[in-house]
Amino acid sequence: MTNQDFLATMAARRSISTVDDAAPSDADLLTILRSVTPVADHKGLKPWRLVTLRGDDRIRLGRAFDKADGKDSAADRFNRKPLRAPLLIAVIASPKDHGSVPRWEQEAVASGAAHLLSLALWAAGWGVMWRTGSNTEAKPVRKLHGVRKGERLMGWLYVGAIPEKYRAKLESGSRKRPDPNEFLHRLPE
Ligand SMILES: Cc1cc2nc3c(=O)[nH]c(=O)nc-3n(C[C@H](O)[C@H](O)[C@H](O)COP(=O)(O)O)c2cc1C
Repeated sequence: MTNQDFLATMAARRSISTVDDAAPSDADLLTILRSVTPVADHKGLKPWRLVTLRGDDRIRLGRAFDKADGKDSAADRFNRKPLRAPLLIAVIASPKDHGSVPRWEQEAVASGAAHLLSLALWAAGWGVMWRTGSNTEAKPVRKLHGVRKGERLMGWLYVGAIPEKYRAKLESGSRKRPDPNEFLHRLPE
């Protein structure tokens, strides 16, 4: 792949909200993570970690959402949003106490890792959408993931196969992109 191909892959990235059932295995994820762990990280504190949810783990998450919303989940009635993808990857910012690297910088590293991971999954051919919803701070949701005091659950990457019918749409590349001019500035006078 040339650098131009690489930039084109980045420029074509888009979130895929509806995915099919196949998902990368843990072995696939470990390979993909080689492209993510070099994320810029002040003092190399590694202030992030990931938790994967597959199969019935997603039902446990749906029930945790219900608990957070004060709803009783029945055996067959629970929040089904986590079932929208076969694999959810929870991204957890895990800042360390450090005199010269504030918490916000470490959360920026975690966010950068999540963006790189979503891009790397995209480059590997998977559909991805980062979702937070309204319950990332809720106790039952934090507890389910083992989120510790001082850590922040930054949401989930919903990952699965890109549906065939959607691929054709992607290939047409008709989507309007934000204008780069909106983002590039000089110092104010
Ligand atoms: C931190 C973060 C949280 C997000 N949470 C949600 C969410 O809960 N629900 C949602 O519909 N989109 C959410 N999004 C936006 C989608 O991931 C996606 O970026 C958006 O739909 C635009 O699509 P695009 O990535 O193809 O431009 C979130 C994005 C980020 C970066």
